[in-house]
Amino acid sequence: MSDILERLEAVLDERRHADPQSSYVASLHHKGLNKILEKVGEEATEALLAAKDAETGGEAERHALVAETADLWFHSLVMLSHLDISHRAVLEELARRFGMSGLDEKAARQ
Ligand SMILES: N=c1c2ncn([C@@H]3O[C@H](COP(=O)(O)OP(=O)(O)OP(=O)(O)O)[C@@H](O)[C@H]3O)c2ncn1[C@@H]1O[C@H](COP(=O)(O)O)[C@@H](O)[C@H]1O
Repeated sequence: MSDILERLEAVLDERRHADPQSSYVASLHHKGLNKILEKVGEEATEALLAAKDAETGGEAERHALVAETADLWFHSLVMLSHLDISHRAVLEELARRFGMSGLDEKAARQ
């Protein structure tokens, strides 16, 4: 399970030059960055609406939020791939921030 991002990234990179008729990812790359960003925005909105439903809902609503978050992560990975940025850079940034209080980091910026 833990290597799914590595495996998915390899597929996404391979699909950049695939036939848009036979691959959803290839069709996104073919349509260009604006289409990919439109999908990221759409999935972000769907995820936040699902989060509101999950706050008061049951297992079905919680599962729907997991599915919408997966859609958002997936389309974000396509965005990064389109711009030649590996998900590893994001993981490294999170690792760099690990243990650093968000409040301390904000104070250091001011
Ligand atoms: N993880 C995903 C994944 N998650 C979501 N989606 C697709 O994302 C699309 C967007 O969802 P929407 O509900 O917005 O669908 P839609 O209304 O058809 O989209 P639009 O017409 O508005 O663009 C759906 O078609 C989903 O099937 C994904 N498509 C592919 N993957 C992975 O990417 C790999 C490569 O996929 P292909 O490029 O299609 O071979 C797959 O093997 C999977 O591992």
